[in-house]
Amino acid sequence: MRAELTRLRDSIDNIDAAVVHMLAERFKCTQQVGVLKAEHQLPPADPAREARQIARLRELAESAKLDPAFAEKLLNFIIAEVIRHHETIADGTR
Ligand SMILES: C=C(O[C@@H]1C=C(C(=O)O)C=C[C@H]1O)C(=O)O
Repeated sequence: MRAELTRLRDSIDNIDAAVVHMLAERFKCTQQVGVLKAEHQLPPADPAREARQIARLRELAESAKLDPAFAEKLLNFIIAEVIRHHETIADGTR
């Protein structure tokens, strides 16, 4: 039982590391989008784009057997942080 638990926890640790690295890459991209938006006086949030992303992610979640409501909550949580960053970038360029 111990060996099995250790094996599973090792995999969980690897997956958590991958999630952190992927999120870091995503935030690098969204920071650049924030700079572009600030330069062109575009609003920090784009609700139409968000609606498309959420619909897409819910479909992906369903086919991956992940709860779509959880996937939506997670994406909304991440997007809220991105919008906060974009507001900070815009404030700095005004
Ligand atoms: C990154 C953008 O800015 C915001 C953040 C988004 C995201 O984190 O995916 C999506 C839409 C916008 O509300 C964007 O407009 O593409």
